[in-house]
Amino acid sequence: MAAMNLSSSTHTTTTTTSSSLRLLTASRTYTSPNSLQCFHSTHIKNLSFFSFPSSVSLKPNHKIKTRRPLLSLVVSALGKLSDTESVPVPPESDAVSAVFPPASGVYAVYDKNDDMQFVGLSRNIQSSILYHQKSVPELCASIKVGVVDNPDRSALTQAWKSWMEEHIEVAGKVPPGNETGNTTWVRQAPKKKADLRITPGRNVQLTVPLEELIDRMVKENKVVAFIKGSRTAPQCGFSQRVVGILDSEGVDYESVDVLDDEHNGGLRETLKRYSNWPTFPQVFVNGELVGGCDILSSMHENGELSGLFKK
Ligand SMILES: N[C@@H](CCC(=O)N[C@@H](CS)C(=O)NCC(=O)O)C(=O)O
Ligand code: FES
Repeated sequence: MAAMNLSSSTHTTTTTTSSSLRLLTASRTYTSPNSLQCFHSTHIKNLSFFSFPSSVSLKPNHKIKTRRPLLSLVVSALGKLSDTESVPVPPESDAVSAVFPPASGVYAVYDKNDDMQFVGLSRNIQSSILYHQKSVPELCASIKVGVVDNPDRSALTQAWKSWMEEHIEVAGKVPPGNETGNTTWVRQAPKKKADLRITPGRNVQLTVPLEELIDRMVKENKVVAFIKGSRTAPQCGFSQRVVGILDSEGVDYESVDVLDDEHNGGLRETLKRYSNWPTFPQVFVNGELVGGCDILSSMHENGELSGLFKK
């Protein structure tokens, strides 16, 4: 317990289910950018004394259903940690995808000595496990999975807390990967590229029609996301969600800010005509419009998006 500094007076104690464990909330780890303008700017409170996996991201207020049936072997609904069977992690990533579901829930990772290393929560357990298997294969011998149906953030957090509390009751300490400051299990944020601009500035006259520039842009770049705001500071929850998805997929993509009238004047309306799609974000892959936030979210959750990026 030494690494868990529980004495901070600036935080509020919300759970005291065990004398040895106090889970505290603070709006420190996951907060949406202050610049968000719409109702979609969810302000999320968090457990501050443990490392959450970075795969948990902000999400607009709609439920996405997976389109494909789950073919995976591990589909156990959330139960007690001690009642959940651990499943060996296959060495090949294809086998991992076949075994673990692209579902939401919690997972506990054990090393080859059966010592718990990390408890994570994820909107896509399969993608999180693939990431851990790639980054720390030596620590991922087996995994317990608890699927949370219709998860909202509080259901996921509650599930994570229940497994964490159960583990601490028995072990008397948090798993090493969840100790404050341990970044082994957290996805490193990739360095953000600059957004693409159609012109160097308002004072430069275009010599070719905007449609043609859009056409070139989406055909010359494999993945282009037209968003509201920049990729580092999206100005709308829908765009923020899509940036989060593309980042978590680890795909190399270009972004264009349709609200940037200085460099992209006229883009917002011209693009709607070009793509015949009335809203933003708009994501193009290999020159074709794939969709906006709803479609990207759904394809991310059912695993289709990673397949598309490989093409
Ligand atoms: N359901 C849409 C949500 C996106 C949306 O409704 N966008 C609106 C508000 S940000 C929009 O772009 N409206 C047109 C505009 O602002 O020009 C999606 O899946 O992408
Ligand atoms: S919902 Fe208002 S800018 Fe996106």
